[in-house]
Amino acid sequence: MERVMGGGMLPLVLASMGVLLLYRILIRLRPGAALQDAVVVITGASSGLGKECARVFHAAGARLVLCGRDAARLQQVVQELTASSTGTKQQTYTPSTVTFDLADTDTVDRAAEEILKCYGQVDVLINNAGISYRGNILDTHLSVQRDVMQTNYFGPIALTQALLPSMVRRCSGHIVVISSVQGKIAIPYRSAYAASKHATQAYFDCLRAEMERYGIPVTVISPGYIRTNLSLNAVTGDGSKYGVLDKTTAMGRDPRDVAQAVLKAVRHRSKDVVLAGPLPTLAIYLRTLWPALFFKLMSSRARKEQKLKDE
Ligand SMILES: NC(=O)C1=CN([C@@H]2O[C@H](COP(=O)(O)OP(=O)(O)OC[C@H]3O[C@@H](n4cnc5c(N)ncnc54)[C@H](OP(=O)(O)O)[C@@H]3O)[C@@H](O)[C@H]2O)C=CC1
Ligand SMILES: CCCCCCCCCCCCCCCC(=O)OCC(=O)COP(=O)(O)O
Repeated sequence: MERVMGGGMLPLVLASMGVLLLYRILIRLRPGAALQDAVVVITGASSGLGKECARVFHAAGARLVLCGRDAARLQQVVQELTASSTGTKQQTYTPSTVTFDLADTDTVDRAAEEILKCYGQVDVLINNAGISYRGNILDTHLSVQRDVMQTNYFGPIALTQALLPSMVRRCSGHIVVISSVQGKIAIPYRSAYAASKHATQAYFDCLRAEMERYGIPVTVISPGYIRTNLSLNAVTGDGSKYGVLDKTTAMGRDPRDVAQAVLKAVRHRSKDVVLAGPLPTLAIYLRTLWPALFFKLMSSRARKEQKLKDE
């Protein structure tokens, strides 16, 4: 056996590894799907990551439908994009806007109709809008748990389900959702947010399997901290605004880089993408491979945070 491994098997194993590596490099280098003229819907396009996604998809020639709750802020984004594309060679389009509140499920069906009317179809839906939360479970009203779930989970799945039939009819389309590292691991004092992102991960994993027969890819993107207003806009246990720009958020990744990674994931029809540094990535593996240690680390994190609050 040793002679076989030494003489025949080793070169075979090395050659297979080489082929695999080459395949992975080629996959990364391939240009991916073109987005020129594609109809791309982005929720939460008025700020942060959504706004940066609007920029990169607009520059790639997509016909955009920008969604948010504030019509004036969406118009501001439209003006910025239109001004940025004057004089460029790429054919670009003035984005359309649709204003609605994801927390109000009843308005989502009407919004989906309005979205479909813009260009008659949707090629890519990017479920990006979301809010975060800071709080201790003991002091958190159940209504806050519900509200975060409504915006981050029920709203996006209602919009997805309202737009899916038109994609299924055409056997064409692409569903993307911006989840979070907290859709894969739960950290203390984020119950509402982490629960909504875990639900998101599960729902869109199910959807991916069910949509494969129609050729509709589903991409779940799980970023680590990004430099946006997410923490400023977060809600607390009594429903009031947190209103603090956390250091972790301020030190987060540039949203322009994250938007480029979203564009790449869409072009390559990636299934599941984690956009985080080595520590959160390690934590995701630890949660599966050594849960006892992960839980110990989270308990210690909870104790430390509580101590800081008590001081
Ligand atoms: N920043 C970070 O560290 C990370 C963020 N993420 C995720 O990225 C996504 C974008 O967040 P980010 O850009 O960071 O934060 P921002 O607070 O800057 O943007 C959130 C966007 O969501 C929209 N939104 C919020 N609530 C609603 C609602 N009820 N109905 C419709 N739109 C709503 C807001 O629009 P408007 O208020 O105009 O309606 C806003 O455009 C979120 O899903 C977030 O969970 C994931 C990992 C890390
Ligand atoms: C044997 C050594 C093991 C080392 C493991 C280290 C474990 C470290 C824990 C790391 C936790 C990372 C949490 C990352 C959270 C995150 O990136 O969230 C992204 C967000 O969605 C941010 O939202 P928020 O509202 O919380 O700012």
